[in-house]
Amino acid sequence: MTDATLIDGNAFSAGLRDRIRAQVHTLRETRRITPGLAVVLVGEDPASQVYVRSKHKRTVETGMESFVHTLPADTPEDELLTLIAGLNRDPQVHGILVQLPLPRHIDAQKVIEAIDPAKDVDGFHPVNVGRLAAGGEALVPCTPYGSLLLLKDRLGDLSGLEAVVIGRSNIVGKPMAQLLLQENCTVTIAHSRTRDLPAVVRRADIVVAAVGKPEMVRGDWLKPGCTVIDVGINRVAKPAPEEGTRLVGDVAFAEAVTVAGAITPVPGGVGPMTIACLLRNTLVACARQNRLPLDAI
Ligand SMILES: Nc1nc(=O)c2c([nH]1)NC[C@@H]1CN(c3ccc(C(=O)N[C@@H](CCC(=O)O)C(=O)O)cc3)C=[N+]21
Ligand SMILES: [Mg+2]
Repeated sequence: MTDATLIDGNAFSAGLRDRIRAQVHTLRETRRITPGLAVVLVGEDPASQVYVRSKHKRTVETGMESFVHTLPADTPEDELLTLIAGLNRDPQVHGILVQLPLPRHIDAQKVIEAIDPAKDVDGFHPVNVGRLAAGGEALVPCTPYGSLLLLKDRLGDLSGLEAVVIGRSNIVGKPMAQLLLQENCTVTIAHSRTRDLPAVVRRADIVVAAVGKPEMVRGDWLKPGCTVIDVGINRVAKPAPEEGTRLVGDVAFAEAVTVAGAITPVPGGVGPMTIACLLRNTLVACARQNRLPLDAI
């Protein structure tokens, strides 16, 4: 059999960002409104700094305003909550993202619940979680939404397909399962206590791996021809004698590529879609806050 098709998240996200940029341009020209995204980073985690810089760059490229707030690691929780209250009130800010993970002395759930649900572009606030579950007007978490866009682009109608989501986090696994259910998939959420995970995964037409364990999903777990979305971003040491690190997903790519029908690479798969969907959510949030219609994006 020939190798799996690579699902090109860089290319797809570039197209999505182009469509967002065109709509931002229209909003600015016709309504004098510029969508604004506030990103809050607490502490100096190098990986988080890289992500925040790349979000800022993409936000500005798309014609939106970017407000980055960098706070020291020992910022008291109430100071962060006060900053969020100000952003909630700021009419130039349509989207608010507090970079996770937060330092241990800060209660992340409390911070998430302090964000105005209308500005919660991560889709982590209980109001948005509930609306997604109930099929309402939610802001949808970026990584699952970006993964769904790639799946629909590849497969078209997902109705009746068997989908197995590995991982049950609030950020990826649970919202991913909700979205796939909305698309009429038969959805299984597998996790660390799942018995015979390989047998469960072997049923799947769609596999979404979101566990954070480097190359855990093996090629022989996959049904031939299935579509694999690899959400994992794991930095691991290069094999000796090479030095330094490389990024790998939660799927053993070299094995999977010989079995799957299509697969997202790491990097260049889901990661860039996450940022594009963050921009999309900011545009959607801005339009809703100003009671403006949006073209389908
Ligand atoms: N409140 C919050 N919202 C988030 O959405 C959020 C967060 N916190 N904390 C950290 C994770 C991680 N995340 C990524 C975004 C883009 C790439 C990305 O663009 N990756 C590229 C490059 C990867 C690289 O070279 O490091 C790729 O996969 O091709 C990866 C990971 C968003 N996160
Ligand atoms: Mg905490």
